[in-house]
Amino acid sequence: MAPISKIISTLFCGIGSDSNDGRSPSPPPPVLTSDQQHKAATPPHELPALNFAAPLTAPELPKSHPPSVQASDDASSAPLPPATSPAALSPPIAPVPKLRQLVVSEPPSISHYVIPPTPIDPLTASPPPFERPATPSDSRSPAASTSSTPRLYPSSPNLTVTDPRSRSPHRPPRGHHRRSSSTGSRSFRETLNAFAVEGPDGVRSVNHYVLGEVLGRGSYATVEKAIDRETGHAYAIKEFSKRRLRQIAAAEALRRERQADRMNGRGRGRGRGRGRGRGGATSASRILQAAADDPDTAGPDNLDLVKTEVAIMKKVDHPNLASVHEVIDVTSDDALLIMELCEGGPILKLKDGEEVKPYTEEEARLIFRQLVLGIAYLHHNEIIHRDIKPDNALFSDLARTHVKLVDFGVSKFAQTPQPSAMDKPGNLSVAGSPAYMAPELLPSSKKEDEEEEEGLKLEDGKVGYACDVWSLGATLYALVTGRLPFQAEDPIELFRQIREDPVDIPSTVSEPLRNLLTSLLAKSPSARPSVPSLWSDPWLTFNSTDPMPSYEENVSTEIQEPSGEEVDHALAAYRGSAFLAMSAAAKFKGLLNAAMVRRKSEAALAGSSSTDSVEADTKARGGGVMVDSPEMVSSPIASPDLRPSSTSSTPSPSSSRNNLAGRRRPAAREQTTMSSLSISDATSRWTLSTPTSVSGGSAERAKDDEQDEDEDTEMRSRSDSPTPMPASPRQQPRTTDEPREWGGTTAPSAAMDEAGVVKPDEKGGTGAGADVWEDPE
Ligand SMILES: Nc1ncnc2c1ncn2[C@@H]1O[C@H](COP(=O)(O)OP(=O)(O)OP(=O)(O)O)[C@@H](O)[C@H]1O
Repeated sequence: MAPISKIISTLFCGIGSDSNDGRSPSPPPPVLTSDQQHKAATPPHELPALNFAAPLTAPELPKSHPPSVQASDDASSAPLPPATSPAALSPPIAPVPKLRQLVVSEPPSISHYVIPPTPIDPLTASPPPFERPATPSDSRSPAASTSSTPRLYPSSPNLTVTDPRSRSPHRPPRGHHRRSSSTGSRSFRETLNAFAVEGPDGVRSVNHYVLGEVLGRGSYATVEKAIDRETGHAYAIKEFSKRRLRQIAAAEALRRERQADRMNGRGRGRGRGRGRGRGGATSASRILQAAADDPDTAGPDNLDLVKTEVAIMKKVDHPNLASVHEVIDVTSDDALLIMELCEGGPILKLKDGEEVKPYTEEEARLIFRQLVLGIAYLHHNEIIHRDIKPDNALFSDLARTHVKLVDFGVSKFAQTPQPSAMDKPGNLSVAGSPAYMAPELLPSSKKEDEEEEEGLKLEDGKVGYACDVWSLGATLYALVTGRLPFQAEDPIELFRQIREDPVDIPSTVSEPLRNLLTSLLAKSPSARPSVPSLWSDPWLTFNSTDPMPSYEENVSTEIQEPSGEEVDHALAAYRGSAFLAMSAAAKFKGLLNAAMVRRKSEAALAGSSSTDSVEADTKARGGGVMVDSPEMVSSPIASPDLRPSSTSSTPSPSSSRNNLAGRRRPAAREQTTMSSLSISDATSRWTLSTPTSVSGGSAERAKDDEQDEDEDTEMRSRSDSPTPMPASPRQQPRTTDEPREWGGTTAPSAAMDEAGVVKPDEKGGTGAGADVWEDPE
């Protein structure tokens, strides 16, 4: 696969073997910063040397950047490294796609407002994203403050605000400045139909994207490199497993139900063996399995995680946040997000219990500043990341200088939804990775008043910003020490340590950094600094000799909270197009077996031995297919396997009904049908050669979608059908040579226990983003 990827890349993209092997680049020798005290030491193990060109953060600065925020003289005189120039970093604008699939183009979703300057008091211009109880340091003005981590927003003489009347009462005033977008146009494409193929040479592609190496795996998604064969541009393609998301959503629903039961005094006295009996483990497993298998059983919010991620990513526009290029909804089971590629990989690869060579303080500072810039932008726009960790902070360039945050999977806009009455500390639905998780989010055996006394109690609606600050602190700690701030194999012990133990900062750490780490990792959220207040942090600014870029410029691109409709439509999951796609897939995957079976049933019912051709049956089902892609014509997938299938010999009652009713699809649809297979469908077509595997997955999903369109009610009750539907490929045991897997979370048993608790240690113990935890009983 790897050599073929290289050949493909060379052929289509003009990218040399070096670029294809993006994970092990040979970076140029580091150029050290101006200050001799901060000379970079040997770069850490496994990490190519950073290019420490002094103006590392300069690429984010627009040309018109005010002198007050320029880097030091030394730095500003140094030329920008070519790899980090804004032009080099901006993804090129994709050409108009060929009319090969249905494509809906949306206009840019980011609005830029130009507001007439209105001088205001800088101290009130941009209130902190969360209001903390007053502390002694708050009483000082920021200018006069000598605190190492000032508590107030930096003064901003140029700040202007919107007309307060136009503001939602729930949203604080914000500054509006034009900032040139590093990501260029924020327009993106939503592709309703798609096809995936795998050639005999093993090269897979989705639409015009040729897939390459796996870049990473998360809790519910796999990320692979993809080359646009039309433009040669490289992207990262994130394939979500909706099935996994449904499991997470169902587990969360169960957890909340149990919590409510406990609060109402129910659910106690069931005896030992939690979850036994009615509503217990057995039924929990059933519910989770059902949720995973059937999109309709898990309730209306079952895909909220991915939809929210997509909706947010479509809207953000910041040089330190990875942007979205295209969204493709391939099948009812998978969705694809085409993202900006971050070729340099994670800023630190650190597994639980491991220790790696740390960055020098100066290296860490240059990286951390960029995280702060990205998070400040999110917080300013009332978005909480909630899963900040080194795995989600990637170098976008091979020179490993420019950092971008990915994975907004657990981001939520700060004020929606409001935490429910049950969302008290320790009972919150916890998203993020345990090792980087703030103490107030973790389960505790302590009573509420004890927590209040310790400052660990959260105020409603003000949960997340300080949680991000903690995660930033844990990430910084990992960068400069090469290990996690708290480590334990047992998650409960890990939680205890995070909540109670003081963080152990090595004596080698400089005083300013120690101060910063101590404040970021303060147990009480109210004692942590706000992100904007970091603008004047001595360590981050190298004692003010290397100031942060202007805060106002950094947050100048205003984004609006995605509406419910935008979240709903984040993925173009239209039943109609799903039907069209699936009926095409049916043809190409030998699904005419089902038609043959139905024909027999029909004949039996009619008392005749019909010998109608398969094609006639296909037409009757409205399965006309136009193949206009050379790939599809030449692909083996376009040669249907018509062998009878053992599992398809049992007709679906509903599909028989459809056929008996003589339904036809509208002619227009027949004209526009495209072939559509998911990556895994295409792959399984070649790796699972048994008739069962050929007929099981998309066949049934195609039938499901057909039913969905016309008989949603019947669809929902199909699990009660006396004749069970054949299992989809995802339900069937995977063959050993099946190339795809889902981050170790394919089955509910792997992801969560019978009580519906998602296990913490799915990714080496530290990465379980978006997982749901249950407080210990
Ligand atoms: N744009 C990108 N470019 C390069 N690699 C990426 C990109 N996005 C993600 N990755 C890699 O893929 C991995 C998994 O991606 P991601 O974190 O988005 O998945 P996830 O399922 O949301 O993970 P999590 O479990 O943290 O929620 C990342 O840790 C990273 O190494």
